[in-house]
Amino acid sequence: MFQDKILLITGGTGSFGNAVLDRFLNTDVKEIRIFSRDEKKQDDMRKKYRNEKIKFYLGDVRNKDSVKNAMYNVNYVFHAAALKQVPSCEFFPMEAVKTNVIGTENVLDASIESGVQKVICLSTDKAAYPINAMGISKAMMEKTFVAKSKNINPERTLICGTRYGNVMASRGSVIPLFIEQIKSGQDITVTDPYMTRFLMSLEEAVELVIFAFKNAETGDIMVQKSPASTIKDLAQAIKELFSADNEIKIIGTRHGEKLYETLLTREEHVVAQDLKNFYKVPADSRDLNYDKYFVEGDKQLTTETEYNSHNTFRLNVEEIKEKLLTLKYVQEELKDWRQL
Ligand SMILES: O=c1ccn([C@@H]2O[C@H](COP(=O)(O)OP(=O)(O)O[C@H]3O[C@H](CO)[C@H](O)[C@H](O)[C@H]3O)[C@@H](O)[C@H]2O)c(=O)[nH]1
Repeated sequence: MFQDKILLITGGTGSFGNAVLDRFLNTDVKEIRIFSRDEKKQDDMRKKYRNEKIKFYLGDVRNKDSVKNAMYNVNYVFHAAALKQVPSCEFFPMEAVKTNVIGTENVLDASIESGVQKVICLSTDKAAYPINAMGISKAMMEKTFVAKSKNINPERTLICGTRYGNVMASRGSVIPLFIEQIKSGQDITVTDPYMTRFLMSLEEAVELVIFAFKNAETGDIMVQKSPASTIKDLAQAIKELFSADNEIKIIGTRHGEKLYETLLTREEHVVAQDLKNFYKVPADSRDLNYDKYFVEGDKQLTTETEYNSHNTFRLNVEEIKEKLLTLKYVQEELKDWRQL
């Protein structure tokens, strides 16, 4: 797939960047460029991998020149650079606009100018019916790449995206938090026991990106069908795995948080193609001829439902335990815990 090709990963020092790197490094890829702001993380990665195929580029997606600088001879771009923390984006929404929206436009423009063949932009379920600044900025990112894809020749540069839910055990997320609370003998803080989230491993997120790489047409947003669980069952599963007897304390919903997440809006569900394990949301092909909007309404829209973490396949406690046990992070934490 990547024989003699050059890949660029924006935000390449993050957990997704590392997972993509691990996946592609042992292929016949020619070069993988890691583009990010953080020289310390780049240095750590350089030492960890010690691999000639990896090249590091310092820069910020907010600065188009720095992006352009990394694009020379690149074939494919995986655009993962983003501000993704809900609270920080809530306090500094314009920072989210600068990185997630303007930064994306810079990456796209630099890719188009440099003749990159494919750009895959990574989005999140929080962009569907968004309620917080992070989700709103990611929704605008999606609008930006879909609109841009309509105005360029896909034979030259194909632009598509993926949307996925919470990545299990990612830095600062609830699974490491619950494990930490168990280990330090604290109460397990559950916001709303009946809140649901999609459960997706990092490997599954990489699968989705590869699926998009192979199958997406320009302007498509690809979504992977994923199971979900309630937070109550997630907490219970972690408790059981660690044979813990910590109390569960209900703390209430946090600022900017939804009861459930949406991977496909109702409006997208109507036009989405069902590809077994995935959905493909094609770009709206209408132009600015607004007459069509009023003359030809959409009857199906009144019956279709959205695809969300409340109505997807729901894992029970045993199934969550099984899924948790596939994660390297959980395996290592369990090993440590049993040795104590
Ligand atoms: O102490 C806690 C913390 C979280 N939760 C619940 O656990 C679920 C997952 O929470 P996470 O914090 O792991 O994930 P979020 O859905 O809130 O989103 C997180 O992941 C996003 C990326 O997908 C962004 O990084 C975001 O800032 C970050 O909060 C939510 O239902 C939340 O209410 C608890 O029950 N107790």
